[in-house]
Formats: sequence, structure tokens, C-alpha cells
Amino acid sequence: MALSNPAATTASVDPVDPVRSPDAPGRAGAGLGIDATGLRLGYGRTEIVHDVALRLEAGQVTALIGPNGSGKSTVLRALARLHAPTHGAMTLDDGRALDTLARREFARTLTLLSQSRPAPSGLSVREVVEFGRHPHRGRIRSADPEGAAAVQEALELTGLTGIADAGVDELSGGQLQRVWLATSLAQRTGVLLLDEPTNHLDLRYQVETIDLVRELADEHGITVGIVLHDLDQAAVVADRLVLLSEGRVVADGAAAEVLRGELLSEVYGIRIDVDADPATGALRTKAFGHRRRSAADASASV
Ligand SMILES: Nc1ncnc2c1ncn2[C@@H]1O[C@H](COP(=O)(O)OP(=O)(O)OP(=O)(O)O)[C@@H](O)[C@H]1O
Repeated sequence: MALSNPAATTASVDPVDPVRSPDAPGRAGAGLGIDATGLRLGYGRTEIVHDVALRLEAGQVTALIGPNGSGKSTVLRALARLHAPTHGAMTLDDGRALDTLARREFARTLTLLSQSRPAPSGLSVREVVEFGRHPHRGRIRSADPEGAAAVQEALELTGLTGIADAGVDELSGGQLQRVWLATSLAQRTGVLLLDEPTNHLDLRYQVETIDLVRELADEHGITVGIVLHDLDQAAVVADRLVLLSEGRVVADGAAAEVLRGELLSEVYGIRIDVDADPATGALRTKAFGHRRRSAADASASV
């Protein structure tokens, strides 16, 4: 959906650099790590995730990658307590099991930005971002002295200050995605789970979101678990990658250990080559569809 308000349209690119350092006082402290072990998750009687173990290292970015339907979102939803495991344990580094935290305490500890949420009707961008402060409020707003600064910071970090007063039902899909990201940031949790946060974003905001995620880990010690389909983005942003296939972890480690052409080709079912960008050294993947594969094979055999 396009913006119908011309002022809001032109203001969609914020003059403030959206990735400037988030150093406002009162930002949440470093996040704890989380260990998940023996996770089994399903829908109805069908088990989708089989005996998965993974760690979200404290203050690091862990990317969950894998083909459609491999169980990435289901695992993230389990960590966010939105999907109850049939087996397994999820434990914070301080020894507390995730399912023992009271609701408000949990919401101050961990938040999930899930895929494609509907836009609430009749609210401004700022009002939606203020939802993120809910777990920090008592019965009255004045009980959240950091609230206004947290909301303002989240708007700036996501490049939304110029459209803070626009109605969310007038926004494009990408703008709305940034509003939800801002809402999660305003919550100022130490653990941030992001399910395909670059979905719907144009190239600028994809890059800036990836940079922001890295910055949240590096400068604030936030523990990030992120689902990404773009393997090159995962290679750039993540300290560790966890590759899922058919509900199982098939590789877990640094980009160089996980992003291997043979393994990726097998898991995704098409030829995927991996090389290093000569300028940056970052790993890059190149996928060949069946048509491109024939062309590549033909040129290789000349
Ligand atoms: N609400 C549901 N009811 C039944 N099955 C579901 C439900 N949600 C997901 N599934 C199934 O669970 C499996 C894993 O889905 P999940 O969304 O976790 O995968 P994913 O790796 O995140 O996929 P994608 O990359 O497409 O987002 C899929 O086979 C999917 O069809």
C-alpha cells in the first residue's frame, strides 16, 4: 500500500542518519545468552522441529538460515514463548528457564519481531512504537520515565522521525516493517529476535537494518537471533550461523564453516557457489537455477 499523504511520502527518508549510535541513557543492559536443547516443536500431531539444540550467545548475532519450511520461524517463536515445545529446555545464562519468567519480566527481557504483522488501524507511527513500552509501564504512563526517550531513539534508529505523526494505515509495507522494528527497539530488551527483518525493505533500509543489528550487538551487548533468507547478509551480520534443514540443525558455526557450496547446494536443492568478495573478504553466495546452471556448465565445458 502506498502512502496517500504527500508530506509523509517525501518524509519517508529521514534527514537524521538512521544508524547513528544509540547511546541514549537508560538503554537496556547487555542481553543474556540462551541455550535451547532437545527442542521438539510441532503443529497438531505433526512434529516440525526435531531435537534441535542451539545457542544464542550473549551479545552476539546468531543467524538462523535454511530453506522455506525448515522450521526457522517456529524455533524463534518457541524462544519467544509463542509456541510451546513438546520436549526440550530453553535456559537463560543466569540459569532461569524461559518458561519460568513472569510475563512482564519476560517482555522486559526478550522481544520478537515476527513476520508480517497487520497494521493497527487509526494509530500514528509514534503511537504504535509506544506499544513497545508496555512492559515498562505501571498503571500510569508517568511510571515509565525512560519511555519518551526510548520511543524517540527507536524512531531515529529506524529513520521514522519524519513520519512519526503519519497514520500507520497509510504506510507502505517497508515503512510498516520499520515501524514494527522500532516498536521492538523501544522495548529495550537485552535479547532481540528478528524474523526476516529486511523483508519488504528497499536496499538502503536493508543495509541500514543489518548495520543497526550489528551495532546493537557490538555497542550494547544485545543478544540477537535473526532469521535471514539472504545468505550474504547473514555472512556479514552474524557471528554464528545455524543452518536448518527439515527441522534439524545441519551446520552451526562461523560463516566459513556453514556457507560451503556443497552443503548449501544439497540443503537448498540447487547449485550454490560460494566465494569471497575480493574487496571486503565477506563470503558471497551465488545460486544457479536450472537454466543458469546449464549456461554455466556449458561455458565451463568450452
Ligand atoms: N500454523 C501452522 N500450522 C501448521 N503447520 C505450520 C504452521 N506454521 C508453520 N507450519 C509448518 O511448519 C513448517 C515450518 O514452518 P516455519 O514457518 O517454521 O519455517 P521457516 O523455515 O520459517 O519457513 P519460511 O522460510 O518459509 O518462513 C512448515 O512445513 C510449515 O508448513
